[in-house]
Amino acid sequence: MTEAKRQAAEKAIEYVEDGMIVGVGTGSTVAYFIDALGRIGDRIKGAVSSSEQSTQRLRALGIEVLDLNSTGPLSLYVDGADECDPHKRLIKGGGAALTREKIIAEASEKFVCIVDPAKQVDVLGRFPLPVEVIPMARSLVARELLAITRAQPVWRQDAEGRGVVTDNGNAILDVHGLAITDPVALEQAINQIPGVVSVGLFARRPADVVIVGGEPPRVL
Ligand SMILES: O=C[C@H](O)[C@H](O)[C@H](O)COP(=O)(O)O
Repeated sequence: MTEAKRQAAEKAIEYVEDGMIVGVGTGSTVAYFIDALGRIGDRIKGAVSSSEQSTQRLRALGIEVLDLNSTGPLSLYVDGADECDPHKRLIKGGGAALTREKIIAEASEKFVCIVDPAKQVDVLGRFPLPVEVIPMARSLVARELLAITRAQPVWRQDAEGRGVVTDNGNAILDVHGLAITDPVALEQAINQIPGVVSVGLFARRPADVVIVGGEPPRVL
């Protein structure tokens, strides 16, 4: 799938216009996009980044990383996804960057999502749904998620068995075993739980364009 990720990322460069400030997501697919952006770095004004990981990669290529508070609305956001349904609704947050990703998606006029074919599903939920939570609310939110979804939330751990800490200093719960029939309603319901920072369901604000890697890439 590596080649498909690269193909989707290269195609997304066609959406970048001279003088733009580009919103940049996180993950292995976006890494290819950042590399491609590096080749045209002198044509853009800079980027707004959704994670420390992407910030480092952008800066290493000489791309200025700007604060969203100073840029105003963005014309373009490019990001990957963990799952994508036929309505361009997404599950994101496999890399724990969902909150900043959601902020930038909301601030952007056009959200171009770049995926490999394995990310396409008919019904969202096979990929565990990430929820970023304030640390003290972790158990409370887990109980409420179980009550709402009847599916099991799992506290995300790193390879050493420590709780993953997001760039915002929070924890991640992954909800396993969902088949999400009404993504907008579920996104709203999870957002109502005290202690939830954000949920990795992008249904209220889906992608505008999805590029599926392949030869040639498919633009949906
Ligand atoms: O938190 C991470 C993001 O939502 C990523 O965009 C998502 O996990 C997809 O990542 P990848 O391109 O590595 O599959």
